[in-house]
Amino acid sequence: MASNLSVEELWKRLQDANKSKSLLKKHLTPNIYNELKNVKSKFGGTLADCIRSGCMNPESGVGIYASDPDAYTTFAAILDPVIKDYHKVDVLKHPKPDFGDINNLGFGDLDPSKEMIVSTRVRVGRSHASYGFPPVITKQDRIDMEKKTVNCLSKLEGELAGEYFPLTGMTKETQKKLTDDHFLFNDSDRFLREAGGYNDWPIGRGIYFNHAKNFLVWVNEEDHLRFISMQKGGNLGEVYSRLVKAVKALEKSGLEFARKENLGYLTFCPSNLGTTLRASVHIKIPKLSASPEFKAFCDRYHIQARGIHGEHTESVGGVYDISNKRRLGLTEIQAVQEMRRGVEAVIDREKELSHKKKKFPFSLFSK
Ligand SMILES: Nc1ncnc2c1ncn2[C@@H]1O[C@H](COP(=O)(O)OP(=O)(O)OP(=O)(O)O)[C@@H](O)[C@H]1O
Repeated sequence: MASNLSVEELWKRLQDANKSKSLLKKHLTPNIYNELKNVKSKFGGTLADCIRSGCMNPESGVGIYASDPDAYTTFAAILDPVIKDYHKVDVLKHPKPDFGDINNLGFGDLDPSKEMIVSTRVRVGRSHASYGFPPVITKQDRIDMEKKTVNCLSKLEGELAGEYFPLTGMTKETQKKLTDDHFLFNDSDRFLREAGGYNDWPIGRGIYFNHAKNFLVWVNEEDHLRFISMQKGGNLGEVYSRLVKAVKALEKSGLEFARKENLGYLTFCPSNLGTTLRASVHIKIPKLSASPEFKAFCDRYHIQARGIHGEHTESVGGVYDISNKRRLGLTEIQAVQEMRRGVEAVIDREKELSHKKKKFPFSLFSK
């Protein structure tokens, strides 16, 4: 359960958190705090709803969530600077969606030798335009959203056709197996918990699979909806094309998604809005990841490295989750191309570093 501290108490905690490096700490000045502390969004969201997690967890990277789609307008005085800082843009503007021509992508398998990439995944998030986000919705809202979503998912055809599995009633063993296999989400993220993300867990949550288990939809995890395409190996072309087909089919199925002119599609966490697209590979990079250049290398290519059990987890055996970092101010196809370039560079660099190490004893012999 999230704490129920008042906005004044939360603000005090943030003031006391001298070591916090979160974007919330950096941008929530006394003036902005005073301007927003008694304001409410159209969905009844408050500043406390937005900053609760960041104040209770000063070690957060971002530290702020949007209470609902309207928070991006009502609380723009704090959300805008955080968004600019996270997405590294000076001006908040976002192009119209453009997924590119999936029949002519110009990329396919990023690792034809099958040596490095374990699996590839592309996801986007979507929010129902008429519902708030976790801090302001009720149990009934979640149940209603689930119903609406499942109704639309049942219209999917062809390779996207499948079945919905609610979390309520799912055995612990099935949940664990699906989570370990990287398909399902769980309730273990303490940042999300404090933001209200697990209120009434597991009611209203579930997962949809197509028959081949390479297209999934998460219902009421962090976002109302997450559309996910994934498969073993490095074929980004196949994974991305499947996702684009699914998004287009779901757009036609009667769901209305929350959007804002200058911010693109709106999500619970401001780090995800815009394209909302995260394209990732699980990739074996023991040499590069252990080298001091790793962080700067990722920054140069606008890519992010995570552990393989999701954000805020550690790497296992030199396998990392590498994905595009930027989601705002560029189109979907540009975001995926940025990830592709980054992953190709990672592969080249890992090979160079492995090669250097192997060559070393050779040069000893030749002296
Ligand atoms: N390329 C990939 N191959 C296999 N599984 C993946 C891949 N990328 C992510 N996953 C899995 O997806 C699950 C969710 O990961 P994670 O929470 O980091 O990302 P996300 O769903 O994009 O959301 P967010 O960025 O909001 O945290 C985890 O089980 C993770 O291991």
